[in-house]
Amino acid sequence: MTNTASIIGGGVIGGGWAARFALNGWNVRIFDPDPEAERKIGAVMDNARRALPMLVDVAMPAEGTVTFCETLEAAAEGAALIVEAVPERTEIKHKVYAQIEAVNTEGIIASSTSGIMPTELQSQMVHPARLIVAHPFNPVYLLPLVELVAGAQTDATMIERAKEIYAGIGMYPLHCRVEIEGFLSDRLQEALWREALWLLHDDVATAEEIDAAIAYGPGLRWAQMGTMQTFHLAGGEGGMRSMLAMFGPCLKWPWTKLMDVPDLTDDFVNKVGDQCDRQARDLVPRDLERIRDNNLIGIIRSLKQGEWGAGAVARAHERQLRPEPVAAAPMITQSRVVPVDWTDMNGHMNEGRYGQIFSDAAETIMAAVGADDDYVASGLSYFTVETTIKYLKETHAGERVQVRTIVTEGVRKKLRCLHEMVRASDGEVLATCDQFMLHVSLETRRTCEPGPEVAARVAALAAAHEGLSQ
Ligand SMILES: NC(=O)C1=CN([C@@H]2O[C@H](COP(=O)(O)OP(=O)(O)OC[C@H]3O[C@@H](n4cnc5c(N)ncnc54)[C@H](O)[C@@H]3O)[C@@H](O)[C@H]2O)C=CC1
Ligand SMILES: C[N+](C)(C)CC(=O)CC(=O)[O-]
Repeated sequence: MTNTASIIGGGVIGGGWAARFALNGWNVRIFDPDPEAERKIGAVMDNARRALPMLVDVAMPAEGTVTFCETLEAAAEGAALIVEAVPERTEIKHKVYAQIEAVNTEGIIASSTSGIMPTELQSQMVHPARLIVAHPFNPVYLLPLVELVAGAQTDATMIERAKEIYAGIGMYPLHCRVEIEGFLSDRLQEALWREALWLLHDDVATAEEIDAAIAYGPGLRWAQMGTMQTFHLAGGEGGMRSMLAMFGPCLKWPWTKLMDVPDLTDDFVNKVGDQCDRQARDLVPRDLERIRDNNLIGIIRSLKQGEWGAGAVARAHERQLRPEPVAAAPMITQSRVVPVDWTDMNGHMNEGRYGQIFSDAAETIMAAVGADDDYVASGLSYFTVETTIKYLKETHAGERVQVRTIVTEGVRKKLRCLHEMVRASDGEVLATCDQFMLHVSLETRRTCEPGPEVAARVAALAAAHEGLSQ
């Protein structure tokens, strides 16, 4: 059964939630009184459709429906999850909860608030036990973090249910156990932002220089380890203890002004705004969003290699989405979108990536005949000894492709596959690969006979595919 999420407020964050849920197969009902909301969400959905499928090396589920409702009541009625993403004003949020409660007494109400305490948010509700904070990060469709916070009246089971829901759409639910304004991430981000505003206010540095001071150094580290582990390493072999002994006292030196905030006068707001506009040069926010998304995809995909941080989350999501191989003839051994980091200076999928996708297809065949991760861990595997790839048509980032495979030989040590990569939209053949593999012992690094079960399954697949041609 398809799940339904109701989204109240379709701005930057509501649009991002709509994209994340819909692209993970949920039906979405949105209410936003802004007559421009549908157009704005359409633009976010377009960005997300391009970006999110590039994170995983498998096909995403079929997209859910996105319905724009005339009233809040129509959007909220009957939904198991109601995502609130209205402006950061307590009085607006209270009013919205009252409207939701008039038509829905069961669903989880998940506020996107960046820092208002859930105890405050639920204080006027009739059924406060179901209100939680689920604080996301922009762009919601790409960044996995969602901070979950319970209020004093929240039923503890809501957090457990929410963890399952958000993990199911590829997110990293971080339960903030102690309720505190600004939760964890925004307290950290805003400490830095306050300092940045002071530096700009006092003409110590421009917006561009302040961002360079992060993007070329600490920011790169923070994508994969937070402040604690980063400084643990900065202390050398003595770790964090050495770090605290040497640099701890500096925290009391006049390096920071962290507690007060520059007054947001019109002059100061214009000064910051003008510098940020100049920094963006001729790029408008929608252009910058695409650049940001491409960079995030590249970073998260590289973290996937080592199953680290956000990359481990994307890998876990991929495992949830990976279909069991179906013994069809030919077999669909890959179904995925071409990611941005697979393209080259010619603006199309680089030739090396054809090797990658056919290798991934061969791994699907290996798994289907029982030469899976456990088999490889037992010391037996297949090595490729020869491939012939024909590049027939170009393919580009964002295009959905499939690989269809037939096993053309499966006798004793030999396993030969003919793969054909096609464009999913029209079946056009983009490339073919004739791949010859030999069964090996990972101990001797020499060929050997496969185990009897694998041998039987390879022979059966070859028999089932006999006479087929691509
Ligand atoms: N912008 C950001 O980076 C982040 C924002 N948030 C939180 O998400 C929430 C929404 O923020 P944004 O999306 O940035 O704001 P936004 O201003 O982009 O969107 C708010 C939307 O709510 C709509 N709205 C206003 N009153 C409404 C009502 N009564 N019923 C339904 N819709 C209504 C507005 O028309 C607007 O489209 C806030 O609580 C904010 O703190 C959370 C994470 C990041
Ligand atoms: C600026 N902000 C407080 C709205 C930021 C967030 O809440 C999270 C984010 O995306 O950085």
